[in-house]
Amino acid sequence: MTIIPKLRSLKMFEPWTWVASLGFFAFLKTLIPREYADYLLRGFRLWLQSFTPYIFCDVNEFDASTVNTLFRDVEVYLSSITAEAALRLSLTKPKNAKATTFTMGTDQRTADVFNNVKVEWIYNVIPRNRPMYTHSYQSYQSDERRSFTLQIGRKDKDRILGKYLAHIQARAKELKREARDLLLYTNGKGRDSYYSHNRPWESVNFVHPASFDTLALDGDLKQRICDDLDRFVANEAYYQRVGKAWKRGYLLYGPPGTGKSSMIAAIANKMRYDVYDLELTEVDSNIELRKLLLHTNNRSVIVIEDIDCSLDLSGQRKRKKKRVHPEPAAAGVPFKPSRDDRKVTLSGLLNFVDGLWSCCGTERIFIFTTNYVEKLDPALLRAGRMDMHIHLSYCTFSAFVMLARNYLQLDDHHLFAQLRTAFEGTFMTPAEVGEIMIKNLDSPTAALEQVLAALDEHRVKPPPLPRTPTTSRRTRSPRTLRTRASLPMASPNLPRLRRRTRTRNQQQQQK
Ligand SMILES: Nc1ncnc2c1ncn2[C@@H]1O[C@H](COP(=O)(O)OP(=O)(O)OP(=O)(O)O)[C@@H](O)[C@H]1O
Ligand SMILES: [Mg+2]
Repeated sequence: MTIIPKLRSLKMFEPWTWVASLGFFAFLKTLIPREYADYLLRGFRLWLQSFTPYIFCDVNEFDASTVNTLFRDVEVYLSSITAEAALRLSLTKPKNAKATTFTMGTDQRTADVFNNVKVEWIYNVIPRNRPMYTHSYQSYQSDERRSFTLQIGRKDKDRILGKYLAHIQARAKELKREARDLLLYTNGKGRDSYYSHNRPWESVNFVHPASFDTLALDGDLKQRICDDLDRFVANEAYYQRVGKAWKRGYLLYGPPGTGKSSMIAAIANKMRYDVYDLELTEVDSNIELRKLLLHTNNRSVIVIEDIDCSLDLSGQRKRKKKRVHPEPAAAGVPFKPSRDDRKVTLSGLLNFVDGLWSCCGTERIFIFTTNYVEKLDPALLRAGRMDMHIHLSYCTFSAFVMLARNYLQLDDHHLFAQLRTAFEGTFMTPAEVGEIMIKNLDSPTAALEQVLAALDEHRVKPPPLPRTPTTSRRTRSPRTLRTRASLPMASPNLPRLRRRTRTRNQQQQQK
């Protein structure tokens, strides 16, 4: 950013002053050589500047050939305030964006007030003689030079300029976060497709209605999680100071249908983070796992659902088998790892979560879910590995009240007193309660009566589900974050590729 006092500030002078001075210098140029006239003009301008009560700060779009991030921040910030202030606006609606964006029209001015100080912004567009290319962004710069000019009082500059710019950057960050469309990424066999071009993740737009308002949780759990997330996002400097990577880990555990996937969606929606839904059974090795991690963006939630089913966690780290490598020369064939050697191990997963490579991005949340926390390896549960262990359990009366408010718009009902006692010692999940309510949307009383009847049948704890280690959760759990229908079309070559892979695997097994 450059601070250049401008002649434009001379509006305190009357127009005749301008006419007279321009006329005078035009006349001067006819009398004396041009270089001397320019020199005099520059001196005159400097002299005039000492009278201006303002200074002007230019924020150019490009600094040499790199993009000036402050320009983008100012642009975003001003779009939130210019709607009322400016006389002429450019309106844009980027593809898939939720709202229209306002930008100032060329040479428009808009005022802003910060700490009771009034400042003005001017948007300048100057045609460029020839187009140019940037090096860093490898993008084409437009053939016009765009900049914002901040007009601020001389006396206010030292007092507020720094704080004002920090305020703009913080607000722009917030606005950008709110305006972003979220993406849901998935790894999977789709990566074999020739469409993927070495991109390990495929993405679709993530539109999930779950939020912390709609989640029915017991006691102050909701508040504790929200506070934890707010603390996490606000404390980048703290993480830096204590030498910790800026990431957070949550382990969500509890029976099926208690809201684990819904909570992941609520977290992503609250934080405006993309979701990486990692299907561990589709990852062939620790190295591939690391590559997947390297291809994730900052500000994202990295999820491994049903971790107990995705990986045999019964101490693989301890039972490291001694591998016998055949002598390449003696065998005459290059060494090929066996299927077992290629699988992801617990230690690979632990490195993924908090090893050196996990720090290759910032502002990330790792979430693991499981129905069987007791079956997880202690290494995964040790203090500091996952920052919060969140138990989502069967529906209680207080969670039921939230569900009744959400699903039936009921704040109170004469059956509530009976339901309060009926919920004690029962094992009904929020999903089951919600299901009954959806079926009886038009008749809240019928819904509550059916919940009462169902509670009687749920006095005995349901037997645990049969556990199938290293089975894909897609085959096990019908409720996953991902909707298969929403995935992009697979490559037409996919069935052929799958057949080829299957045959190769069978051949290896026979060997
Ligand atoms: N605590 C809750 N608050 C509000 N709705 C809930 C809650 N728990 C479950 N539901 C509802 O039940 C359905 C299933 O929930 P969800 O998929 O989040 O459960 P889950 O714990 O992930 O189950 P699974 O272990 O089988 O994956 C969702 O549609 C959600 O609307
Ligand atoms: Mg789930």
